[in-house]
Amino acid sequence: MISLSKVSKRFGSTRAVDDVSLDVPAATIHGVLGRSGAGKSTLLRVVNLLEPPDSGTVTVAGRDLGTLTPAGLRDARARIGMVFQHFHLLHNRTVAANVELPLKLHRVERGERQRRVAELLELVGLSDQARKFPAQLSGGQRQRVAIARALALRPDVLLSDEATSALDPGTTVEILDLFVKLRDTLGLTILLITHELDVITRICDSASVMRDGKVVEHGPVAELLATPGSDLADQAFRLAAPGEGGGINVEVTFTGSAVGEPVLAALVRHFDVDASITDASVHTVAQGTVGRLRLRLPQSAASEKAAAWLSEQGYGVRRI
Ligand SMILES: Nc1ncnc2c1ncn2[C@@H]1O[C@H](COP(=O)(O)OP(=O)(O)OP(=O)(O)O)[C@@H](O)[C@H]1O
Repeated sequence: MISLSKVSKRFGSTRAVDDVSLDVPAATIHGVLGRSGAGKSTLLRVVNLLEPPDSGTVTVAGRDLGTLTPAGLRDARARIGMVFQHFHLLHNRTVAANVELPLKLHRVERGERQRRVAELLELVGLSDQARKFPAQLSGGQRQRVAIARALALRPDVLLSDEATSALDPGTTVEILDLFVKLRDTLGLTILLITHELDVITRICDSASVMRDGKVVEHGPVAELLATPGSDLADQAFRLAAPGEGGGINVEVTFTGSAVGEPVLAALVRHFDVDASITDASVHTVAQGTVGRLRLRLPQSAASEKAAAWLSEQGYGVRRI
């Protein structure tokens, strides 16, 4: 649904987006994680051509945005909804009027506008707030209005620029759950940028990690978390360094049904090694459960064999 191929964008000597290729299938949520200045906002602005790339192609819903006429581009942009951290609502208009605005600008007939606004407010759970003004709403409600407005023209794609960064944790979860509902009920494709790892692990089907304009890794979230050495996994698990004490320190990553397996008992049984856990953590993401365990094994040939055996059993094993 969204496809970027070798996209670059510079500002002077800054490579804000550097040779990025990315595919987001229809009806999935893709999250781009990165620190401030990594290039996330520029990437998002490139996708709706608010910022034309210096090179590379951007395809949304089968249309190569770089080849469109100005009229074609306006039409394509209307099919891309966008929500922002600070909502960008018109404060002197009611909730209903804010949602109606894109429909008015696109000269949709009055009866149809009213039907559509009612439908959208119902979708985001704000039917009873239609006559209020943004100032009378909570942050989460304002973001719902902004989402309803972004969906007014029935876009294929929703772009979210840190939509939950200004919200408290409970409200963040409500908005993220709404994104999931939109993916599942409307088949909407959502590309979101965030600096919050929890946003990625809670709702994203796939993710990219950006650093200095580059995508340093990307893939299904559960797969990234299960990959030893993955940047996303290291951020998610944040396990303590093994510290002094000698021996062989290994990090074991396991997924799916392996999470519940008595791996330590198996090590003792097969190799007669005393393994001690130095740290461990389990993450439940949209696609399943991924766990990580740091073990200290005695310095011995049996321990070497035990580590190799774990690897053969399909666990991700890394020396640390
Ligand atoms: N219009 C611009 N003119 C000059 N430099 C820019 C412009 N927009 C972005 N940059 C630079 O490009 C780099 C990437 O910025 P960008 O805003 O895309 O990062 P970001 O990951 O979204 O950061 P943040 O989370 O702080 O918004 C930064 O070094 C930034 O200073």
